[in-house]
Amino acid sequence: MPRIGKQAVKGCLTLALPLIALAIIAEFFMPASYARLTALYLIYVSAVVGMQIYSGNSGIISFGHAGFMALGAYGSALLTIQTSLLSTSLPNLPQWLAAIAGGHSLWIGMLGALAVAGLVAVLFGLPLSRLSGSAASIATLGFLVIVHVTLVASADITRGSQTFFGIPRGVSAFVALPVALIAVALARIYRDTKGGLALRAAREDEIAARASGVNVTRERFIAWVLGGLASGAAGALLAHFLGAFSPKDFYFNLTFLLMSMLILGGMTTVSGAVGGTALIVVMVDLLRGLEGGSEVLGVALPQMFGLTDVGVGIVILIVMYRLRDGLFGLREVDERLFPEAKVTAIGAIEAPSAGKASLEVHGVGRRFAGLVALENVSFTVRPGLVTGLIGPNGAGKSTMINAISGVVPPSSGRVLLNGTDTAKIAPHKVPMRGLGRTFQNIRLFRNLSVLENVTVAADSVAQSGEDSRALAMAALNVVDLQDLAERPANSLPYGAQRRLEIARALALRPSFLLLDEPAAGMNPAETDALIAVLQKIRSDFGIGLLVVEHDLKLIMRLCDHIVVLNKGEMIAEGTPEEIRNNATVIEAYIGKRRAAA
Ligand SMILES: Nc1ncnc2c1ncn2[C@@H]1O[C@H](COP(=O)(O)OP(=O)(O)OP(=O)(O)O)[C@@H](O)[C@H]1O
Repeated sequence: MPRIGKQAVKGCLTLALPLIALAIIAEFFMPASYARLTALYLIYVSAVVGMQIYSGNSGIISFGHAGFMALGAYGSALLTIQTSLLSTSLPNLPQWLAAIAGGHSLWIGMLGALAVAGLVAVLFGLPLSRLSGSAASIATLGFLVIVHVTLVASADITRGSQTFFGIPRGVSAFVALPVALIAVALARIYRDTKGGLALRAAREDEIAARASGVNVTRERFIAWVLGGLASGAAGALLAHFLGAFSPKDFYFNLTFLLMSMLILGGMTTVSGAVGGTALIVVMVDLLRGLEGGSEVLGVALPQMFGLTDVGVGIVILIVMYRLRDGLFGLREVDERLFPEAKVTAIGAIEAPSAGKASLEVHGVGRRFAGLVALENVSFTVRPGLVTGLIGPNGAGKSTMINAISGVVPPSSGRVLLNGTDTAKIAPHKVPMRGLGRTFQNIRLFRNLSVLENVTVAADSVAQSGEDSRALAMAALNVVDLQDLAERPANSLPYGAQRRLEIARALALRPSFLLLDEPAAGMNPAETDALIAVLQKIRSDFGIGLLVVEHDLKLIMRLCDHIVVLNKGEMIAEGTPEEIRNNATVIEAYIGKRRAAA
């Protein structure tokens, strides 16, 4: 059962009420041409919101959602076409399709549209979800082209590039409204669900999201299918709005229009999708009026071919130049107008088995092409103790952290976490087995709030019925960031960002925490605060810490045990006292000649 928070309900109402009011005003109080424009707007809302579900949450620009509209349009058109036209319009329709085609109501047509769009979304979504960034974007463009070419080539079913006609019309604002409301509610609720938040986290930083237990591939797939359904439903409505269409009506022009609507409003929010769509619909209507040549304030304007597309392009350019996140920014309208009360509940962080857990590194080696980054390294990280991992630059410390956390699997040897080889499980499952980590270069979900950053991790481990935000607050309390919970993560000072990364890892209820240079860039006061936090984590929760650090004073103050790497090999291990007096370690750090001097 998805998490439907109060904020999402407020969001649905904030967006739904203006749409309902608009439909009523348009249908009862406006001329027919405005009522028609409103119906078209509501159809586009469903389509753009479908795009927002995928692109807004994943950060992957989609060129493919006009393809879903095409599938929805043809799916519904086949089921609803007048039966008297079926034999003349589609004489070669395959028998199985002829048996079910024609004569059905718009709502049965809608079900057909959802079935076709949903099925294709699932089939294409399986490979697509494994792609990130621009590779995924290009794949969605491929999807659009494939859908278009298939529709043109399937002339027996679609009439090819010729116009498909005979579809019952009758999409008023009141018919388009319920579909738009469902699409908006779906998008707004999805955004705040565990999956929606996880996908937004992956949008900000995919590696950190996986390290927080997010199955990025699965979340992208879900958003792609949900978005495809909403856009498919919009396609069905558009088919019945137009009454006749061909594949080119669902190709690049429509894609450009949908993208303009989403980008102008701001693709990260549903409010942005709904608002941007309104602005573009109005703008297109005005510019189309001028395109054919008209009189404005007594001045006769000539015909201006392409004015609409050029006008929309210029507006997008100006808005993007001034407001990179679109007109509505990064926060939903409801989040600005009716912010949620602060979370006061505090959960419990202790991992049930922290004291009995084990983390063993057995003969780990790692090569990058010809370069040996690690060679036959073995040591144990003990629960309730701090183990330092030190060595000169390039010694292999970060590679070891990555090998332990499953991000870079070892070329040889094994890392056993509670007896399980971490290389044998998917990287996003390692955190759920009790391993949290931070990164050498801070990796936060920069545009999410401090609380959301930590909730992403808490969601991965919270038991059913447990409030993951309370667990996140508990982790923030440990690092003393509870008062900044509502702030965007990127607005925190540097030291606080480092502590936030620790809180996020702590919310995984780990048995072990791997910290890669946690004090890098900190001033002495921040370093002291960090040491106090790490000591607290060790003593209060029995967590085993593995700390990579260049600050040897910090290492000597904090660690119970130290492992020293040099050029990929382990050259010493022991207590801080033993390491301080170890000649091999001194030599590795300051060089043979100076050590002898
Ligand atoms: N992905 C990679 N591809 C190729 N070489 C790599 C990769 N990651 C690390 N290396 C190399 O492996 C060696 C060990 O790097 P690593 O970052 O683990 O060292 P480190 O001890 O963490 O260094 P520093 O203290 O400077 O961060 C270096 O020579 C580095 O250039």
